[in-house]
Amino acid sequence: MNDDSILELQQVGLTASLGKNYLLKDISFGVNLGDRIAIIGSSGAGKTTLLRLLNRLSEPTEGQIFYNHQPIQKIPIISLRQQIVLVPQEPKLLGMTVQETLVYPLVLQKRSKQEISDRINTWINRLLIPYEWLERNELQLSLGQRQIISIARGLIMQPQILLLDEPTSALDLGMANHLIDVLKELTEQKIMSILMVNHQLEITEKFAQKVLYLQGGKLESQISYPDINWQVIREKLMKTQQDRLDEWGE
Ligand SMILES: Nc1ncnc2c1ncn2[C@@H]1O[C@H](COP(=O)(O)OP(=O)(O)OP(=O)(O)O)[C@@H](O)[C@H]1O
Repeated sequence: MNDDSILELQQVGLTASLGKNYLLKDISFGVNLGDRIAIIGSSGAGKTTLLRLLNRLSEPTEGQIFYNHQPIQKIPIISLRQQIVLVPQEPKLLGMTVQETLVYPLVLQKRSKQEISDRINTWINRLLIPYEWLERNELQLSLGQRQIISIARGLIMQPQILLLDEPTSALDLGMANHLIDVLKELTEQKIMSILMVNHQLEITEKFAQKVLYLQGGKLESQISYPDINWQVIREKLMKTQQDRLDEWGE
């Protein structure tokens, strides 16, 4: 582990409690402060499962995960989840207003009213969210609007590591590109490290300095800039999809 290392996975595996098969096997990689890491792989490869291990929404059955050089199970869960925040693919909606949704995690952290209001202003401006959305009920937002609010909620917590599960799937291209620009700024200033699962390769290509390629629960490769060859990645993903279609067709 180097000095910049904030997260380290050592031969991590996960076996489903009822099944005999593994969901993840022998996953080892490190995250440094300011890293932008893309996790790619076809459907069912284990990308979401991997993200969920990183803020202890589930526990590995093999191997060890270290956060800031400590085994993550030794860190109080509340403080871990303030530092490693997961923005899920399908956020749970509680029918709150957008303002309440954004304020909620900061109230739990007992932040002052002034700090809460400063952070909301900062992040809604940075993500180009119109102020008039604040009074709307989240259930009345479009899919893309919900997605950007859910990302804002993660960013407002200002974690050290942000985990994004397909954050741009419902965003228009302009917003998706703007989001990537904001994420890049945060990592370049070494404010955050970001791991992102994304099926949209053109967005991923703009974002990633390092690519983790998962296949069937295993880390098939990890490649860093400037050695990432997007054409090869595209072809591999297409081949996996074709193999699966052939299997189903049999
Ligand atoms: N708790 C669980 N128990 C058993 N199997 C599970 C569990 N969670 C996930 N799986 C299985 O693990 C595999 C990986 O799922 P995961 O959601 O991580 O894939 P993914 O790579 O994120 O896929 P997608 O791109 O479609 O979102 C799938 O076959 C899924 O059915």
